[in-house]
Amino acid sequence: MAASAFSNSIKRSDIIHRLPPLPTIRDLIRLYKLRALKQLSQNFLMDERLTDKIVKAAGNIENKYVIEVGPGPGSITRSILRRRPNHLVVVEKDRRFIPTLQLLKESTFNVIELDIIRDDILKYNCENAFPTCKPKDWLDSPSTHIIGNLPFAISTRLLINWLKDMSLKRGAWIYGRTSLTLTFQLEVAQRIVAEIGSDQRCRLSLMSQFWAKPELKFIIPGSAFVPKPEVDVGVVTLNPLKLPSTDLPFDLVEKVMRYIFSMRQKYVRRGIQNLFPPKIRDDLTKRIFYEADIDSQSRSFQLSNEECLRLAQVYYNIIQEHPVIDSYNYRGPKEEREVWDDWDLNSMQ
Ligand SMILES: C[S@@+](CC[C@H](N)C(=O)[O-])C[C@H]1O[C@@H](n2cnc3c(N)ncnc32)[C@H](O)[C@@H]1O
Repeated sequence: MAASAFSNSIKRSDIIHRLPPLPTIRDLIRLYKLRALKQLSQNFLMDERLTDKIVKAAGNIENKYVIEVGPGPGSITRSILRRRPNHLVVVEKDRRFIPTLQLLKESTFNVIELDIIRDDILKYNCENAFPTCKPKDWLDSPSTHIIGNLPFAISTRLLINWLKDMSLKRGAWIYGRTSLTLTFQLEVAQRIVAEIGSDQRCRLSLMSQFWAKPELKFIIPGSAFVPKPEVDVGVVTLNPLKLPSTDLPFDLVEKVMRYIFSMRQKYVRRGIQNLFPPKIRDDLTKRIFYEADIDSQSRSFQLSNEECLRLAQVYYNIIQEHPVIDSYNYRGPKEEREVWDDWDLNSMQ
């Protein structure tokens, strides 16, 4: 039978039975020199039940649009395809996996659209992924999903980049409230979801929770990966909030959260005061806590999401009045800091 006639006769439901088998661990070691790939954080998940469970955590993806980050030899990719999305885009940096992924693509006979992008996910613009996907209203349930067993080395940076895109409704969020289903080192996963009072509470918890609802769905023991990492892994979903907790600029909020959590064991005042140049430090620190109505002797992990945002709001107001203060960096080079030594609010008049 000619290839096109054959592909015309294939139904989407047949795909489940037509995917080529996953390369074995022995294949991986031989083909990809597994041991040499530490720098790309390649810890492969070869257990189909676990890859199915990750994809299930993303919710219903049938007929939806999915981006998979770092497909590697394609174990999660197979689980995604079995759930019959409308269009799957996989972004893989390591060219050695492309032929295996290409085989997988051929096995779908274009019944499911599968695009293989060889790129660095930190550079790839998700806006280009789905030319035929109609953007949805922000309040509608999403038809776009990002799924990935992420390289640990870039997972936090990637999450912060995506949260910023989410806040600006750009990148993957031009399509609507694209959901994220991602793996992290368990410790990082616990930080993302950490509530007020938790030891794990940090900048990443707040930044994730201002724009999304993060949930730690389940834990995968390190022993399930090849090669085995030294840590267990948490599967986290982040669904963008219909109504984000703030409309303050992302970078400003991130900066204030960084300062709030910069001295975890000390009073929160100690971190916040470094936002301001020496001569006006005391006055503006008093003002920020007074106007935000927060006890400056709290510890950062004792502050609620709302309290942290109130601090960011007052900092924003101060910056609106005196924009130059935003460029002050208490850890900047000595010569730069010296310029600020005698600076006060009158210096600007
Ligand atoms: C932890 S492995 C997961 C592989 C596969 N999804 C699995 O679960 O078995 C991470 C994958 O991401 C790829 N990768 C690493 N850095 C990347 C980047 N910056 N952009 C895209 N892919 C990357 C690696 O080559 C590897 O295939």
